[in-house]
Amino acid sequence: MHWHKKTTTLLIFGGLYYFLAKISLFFFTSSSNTLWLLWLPTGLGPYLYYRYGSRVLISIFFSCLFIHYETTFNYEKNLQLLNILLNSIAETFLVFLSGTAACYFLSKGIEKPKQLFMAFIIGCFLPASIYAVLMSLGVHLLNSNHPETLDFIPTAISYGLSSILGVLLIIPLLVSITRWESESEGITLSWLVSTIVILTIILTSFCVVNWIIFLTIPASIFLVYGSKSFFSYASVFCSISLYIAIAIDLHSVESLNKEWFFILSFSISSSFSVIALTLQKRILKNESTLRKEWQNRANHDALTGLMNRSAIVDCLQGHIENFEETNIPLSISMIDIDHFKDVNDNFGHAAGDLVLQQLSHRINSMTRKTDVLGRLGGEEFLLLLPGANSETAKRVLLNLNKSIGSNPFFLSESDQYITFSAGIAEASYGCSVKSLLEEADKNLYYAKRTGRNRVSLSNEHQLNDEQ
Ligand SMILES: Nc1nc2c(ncn2[C@@H]2O[C@H](COP(=O)(O)OP(=O)(O)OP(=O)(O)O)[C@@H](O)[C@H]2O)c(=O)[nH]1
Repeated sequence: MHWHKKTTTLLIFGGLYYFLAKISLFFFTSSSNTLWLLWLPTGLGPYLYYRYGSRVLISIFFSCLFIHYETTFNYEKNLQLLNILLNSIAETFLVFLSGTAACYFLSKGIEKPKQLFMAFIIGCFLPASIYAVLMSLGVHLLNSNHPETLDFIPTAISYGLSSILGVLLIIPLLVSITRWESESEGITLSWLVSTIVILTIILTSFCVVNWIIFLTIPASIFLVYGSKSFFSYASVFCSISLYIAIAIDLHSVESLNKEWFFILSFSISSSFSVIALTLQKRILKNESTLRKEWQNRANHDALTGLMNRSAIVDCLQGHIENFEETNIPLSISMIDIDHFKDVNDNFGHAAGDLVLQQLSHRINSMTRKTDVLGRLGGEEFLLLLPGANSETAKRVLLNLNKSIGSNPFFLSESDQYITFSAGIAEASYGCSVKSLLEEADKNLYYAKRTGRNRVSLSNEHQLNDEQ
């Protein structure tokens, strides 16, 4: 059953790819211009790879074999075989490279223009260039006995540009649609402007220089990333209607002349690109906000807003590494509220929470910006004091201890005096997070055992034990 399901999926992917390739080839052969909808399959392939993994490559490779077998039917057998293999490998390779890049960049999120640029170069430009060279080589070999056939360089450029267009248009569009979340925040406002700019580029390209059409892509990226408006919907609607009107007016594919074909094909392309980029941008923005929120929740204690145990321990690891590199002293202090259970028992759990919040606030406000406070759990805190040796750390802790013990905490029923005990440990060469925490804990235990409301250091405690 499982096996059947896999085979069916592979056949569906292969069929879909074959169908789109056939359509684009039909347009391709109807006109001498090589750029018509060739981007449809070159865009769909990487998307399928991104979504369904490497098994898609088999489907694509086999559908390419079929397509190229049909298109090279009249040629000499050896040449035909070489061409089929070259083209199929080129297409499958493009799918693999662009799809892998899509997996990488889309999972990381494309939030900055630099990341977008890297994604374009690695996921689009590079694979498209390799694809273009291999495909044009195939065409060149096939037609080597026919001097009137296409030149190598323009053919390669055409293939390259059409595959860039495919990867740029189809992947973001399909990814955006499949990850669509229903939220009705207004999209970019200057759609009107963007559509006008893009249509102007299209018309200029039609009347003056053909290749200028590709300015539509940077123009849409700039406009979509740089502006916000509600009227976008209206302008997208207008431009799509315009394209449809053009399409309906032109009765059949054969009767289309080259120029109209050109406008139609690229107008559709640029509409797709603008829509896709806008959707993509919106989704990426949401994802980035969510990611930051999750990260914050995972690293912080909800009650005090301090770093939680795992985050402060990670932070300590970083400080130990820094100490080993720079030899700048590092001390830590484990701080534990005295008789905290009594606060809870006498004034309630909510009052206990208030004490925890006020204490963290007070310690933070009395220590340096470079010191880091985290909550290890319960009524236990960890203070990192980079730049302080154990003597300095002791001075800091004694000051804290004095100030906290002599100023009451404001609870709803009455003001209460709270004290804490602390154990200090200083980093030494070769120490670890574990050994440092154990030492601070041992000293804290000693402070508790010897009367609470005090600060303890290793050497003192050894001294006292000896006495
Ligand atoms: N309000 C409140 N209480 C907490 C929280 N986490 C732990 N506690 C309480 O903290 C108390 C800790 O009690 P003990 O471990 O006996 O410590 P202690 O009473 O401070 O005694 P010593 O540390 O020996 O001075 C327990 O009553 C816990 O229920 C919290 O997030 N909020």
